[in-house]
Amino acid sequence: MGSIGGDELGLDVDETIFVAVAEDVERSKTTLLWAARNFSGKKICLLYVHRPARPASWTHKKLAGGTFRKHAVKVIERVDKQKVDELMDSYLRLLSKTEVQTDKLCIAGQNIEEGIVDLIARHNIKWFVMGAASDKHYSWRMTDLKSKKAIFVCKNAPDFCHIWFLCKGYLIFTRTTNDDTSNTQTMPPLVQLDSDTETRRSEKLESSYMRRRLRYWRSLLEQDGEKDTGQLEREKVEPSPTTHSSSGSGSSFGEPVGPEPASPDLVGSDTLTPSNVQERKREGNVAREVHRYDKAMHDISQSERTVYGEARNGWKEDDSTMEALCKAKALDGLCSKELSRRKKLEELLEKEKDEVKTVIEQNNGFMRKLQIVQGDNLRLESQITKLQDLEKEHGEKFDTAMELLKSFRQKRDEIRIDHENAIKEVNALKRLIKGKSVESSGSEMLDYSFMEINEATNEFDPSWKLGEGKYGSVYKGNLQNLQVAVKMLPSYGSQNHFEFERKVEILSRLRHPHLVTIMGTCPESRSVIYQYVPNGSLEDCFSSANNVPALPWESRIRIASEICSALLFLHSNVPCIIHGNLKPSKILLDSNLVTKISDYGISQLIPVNGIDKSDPHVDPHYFVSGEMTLESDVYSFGMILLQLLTRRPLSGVLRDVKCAVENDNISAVLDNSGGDWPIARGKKLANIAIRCCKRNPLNRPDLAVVLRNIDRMKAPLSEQSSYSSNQKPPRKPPSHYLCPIFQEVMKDPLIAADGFTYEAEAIREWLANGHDTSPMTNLKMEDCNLIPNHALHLAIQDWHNQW
Ligand SMILES: Nc1ncnc2c1ncn2[C@@H]1O[C@H](COP(=O)(O)OP(=O)(O)OP(=O)(O)O)[C@@H](O)[C@H]1O
Repeated sequence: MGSIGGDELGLDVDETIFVAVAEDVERSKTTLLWAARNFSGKKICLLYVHRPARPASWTHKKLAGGTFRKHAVKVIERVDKQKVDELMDSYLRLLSKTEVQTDKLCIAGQNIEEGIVDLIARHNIKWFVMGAASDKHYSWRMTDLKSKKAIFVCKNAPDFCHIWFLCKGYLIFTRTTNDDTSNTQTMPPLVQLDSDTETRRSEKLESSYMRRRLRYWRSLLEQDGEKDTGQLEREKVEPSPTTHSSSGSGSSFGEPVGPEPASPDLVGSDTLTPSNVQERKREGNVAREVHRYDKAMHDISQSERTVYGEARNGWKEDDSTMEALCKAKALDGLCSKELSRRKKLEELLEKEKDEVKTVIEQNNGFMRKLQIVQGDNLRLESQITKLQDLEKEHGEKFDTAMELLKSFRQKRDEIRIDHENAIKEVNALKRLIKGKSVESSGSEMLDYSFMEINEATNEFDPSWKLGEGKYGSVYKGNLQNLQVAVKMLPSYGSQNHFEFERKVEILSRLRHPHLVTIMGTCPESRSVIYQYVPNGSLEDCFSSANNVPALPWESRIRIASEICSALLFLHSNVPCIIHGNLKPSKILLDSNLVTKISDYGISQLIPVNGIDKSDPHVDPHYFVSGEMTLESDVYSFGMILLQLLTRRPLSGVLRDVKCAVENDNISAVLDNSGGDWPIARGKKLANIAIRCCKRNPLNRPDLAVVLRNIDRMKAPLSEQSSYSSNQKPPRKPPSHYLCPIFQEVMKDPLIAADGFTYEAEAIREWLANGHDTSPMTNLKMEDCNLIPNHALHLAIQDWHNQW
């Protein structure tokens, strides 16, 4: 182990505090600064054992000797020394900030702790400071040495050396010497209170509680201190002026305190005189007292350490207690929170339970209801099955009934035909027996049941309704494949079924080409069954309803003639029949625009009352006399003529036409939509209308004359102009007077099943030849029945008579 530097220094080991420093400045910095702070007035000598570098190559045989090795060793030593110097400079720079005197003692050696012990022994080092452990091991509870080097030094250093072991700048352990009692005078003072330690501990004791505990322990210490001090004061003599008692009293726990080293040997070596002897004795006493004082202080410090250790344990326990208390408090809080939460949860649970209970009860209720419903359902299902069986049964019965009904209907139709044929035969026989003059007295009109009418009108389907007048509704119907119009008359009046049927039967005998044929009746429902006329009424033509095109003036004259002829026919009947309600809605038009007057003789079927006074077609004289007369029909006919001429609203039309005739300006009132009216014919027809509408019924013309005049107007214009006024134009019969087969005026007109009227001989021959189709339409006829057309027959006779 060789010296690097400082070994040869003439150090005063009593005045020097040796501080062991490591290779790493940072590691020993705190220890060094602690020494500089605490040993003011002393020299600080750095003690450094350097482990020199020893390259492995040195052991190589080739390099084991020779100049190279020597040279290399030198270089390494130089580098090492340089390093050591730099290191020492770093430490000295640290100390340069303090005012302590510094020195350094460096040796080289492979084992640091042995080097330290060697140095202590070699130089008789008395005051030595070194690290107890590296800083990272420090804790405030630390009391033991951790570093192997420190432990080694503590064990092996010579006894005369007083050693302070530090960690992170805090004194951890002090190794006193056996001679400390004798060395007391030379022990270096710790001039500075270890305020860092105090601060550090204070920081640790953050809580006020801990501070209180600290004060408590301090007071204990102070009491002990006072006690000791008291003892000391009793024992000690005057303290040395060099003694740093303040330092001692202010030292930190366990810090060794002592007076300024003042070895008697170092005081001086004057000659021994009695006074000197006294002086020496006194000084010796003082020194002993001082030493005792130091010892006492040391004991105190040891006691303090022990107490502090105990206090620390106490604090630890207190800490634990506090911690436990805090934990208990926290747990208490948690517990109460938990309890309240639990209470709330229990309340919620109770609520939930109640709700669940309610739901269960509801559920049970529903289940009970469900069971009832299921029971009902089963019952209903069985009932449904029964009903379905019944329905099936009834359906079968219904089908059977329908079959029966069908067969009954067929039978009924057959019987009806048989009945009709029988009547015809009876009539024929009667005619044979009583001669030609005998008219058929038996009714050929058919009676229908309500069921048949109901069936025919599709149960009085509203869409089949043709119209509704003041004497009831009219429905379109289908009876035995014939289109019919069923007029439902009101049931009021005194007529019984028989009376009603008889009157209808009388009316049904009236057969005229311009009268709607009555085909039958249903006394049960008080309805009259008419032949269906498909082309609307004259009213529709005047109002342009149903898109009916305007009638040409020729058709209007023809229609006037046909109305007149039908009226004449009704009036000529025995007993005469008054229409009593003649107006354009009663003038129906068939597919050839041939006139068919409906509703004739209705007043005989139901009591006619409440005739509308505002109706301009009604004879004003009726409102005077209260009686419908033949002239009343003439008046109504006159009003229809005025409408045919002018197609104007009836109010004021009579006055306008009169005016036009008087002013010889008939064209002003003629309806142009009918084409170019021949003025003469227009004027003539206007005169006839004016005459028909005379207020006095007696001044109204005879219909036969009127008919003749109108018929004359029917001839084509060319024909009429070629005849002189006294010459009669050739007799041209109306087209419907001609038999469609023979094309001659009919003598015995018969209505066939196709609805057309034929000469009896022509149609019988047609049928006799095996035809079952219509000569006009070529469609199959329902039957071969032929009904006399009396109305037409009479009209033809009338026509013959006129000429
Ligand atoms: N045989 C028929 N064929 C076709 N349509 C008919 C027939 N009879 C009547 N009608 C229609 O039925 C409608 C109603 O006729 P109905 O005679 O009951 O009343 P109206 O003449 O209009 O009025 P009211 O009888 O009150 O004077 C007529 O306007 C006509 O269009």
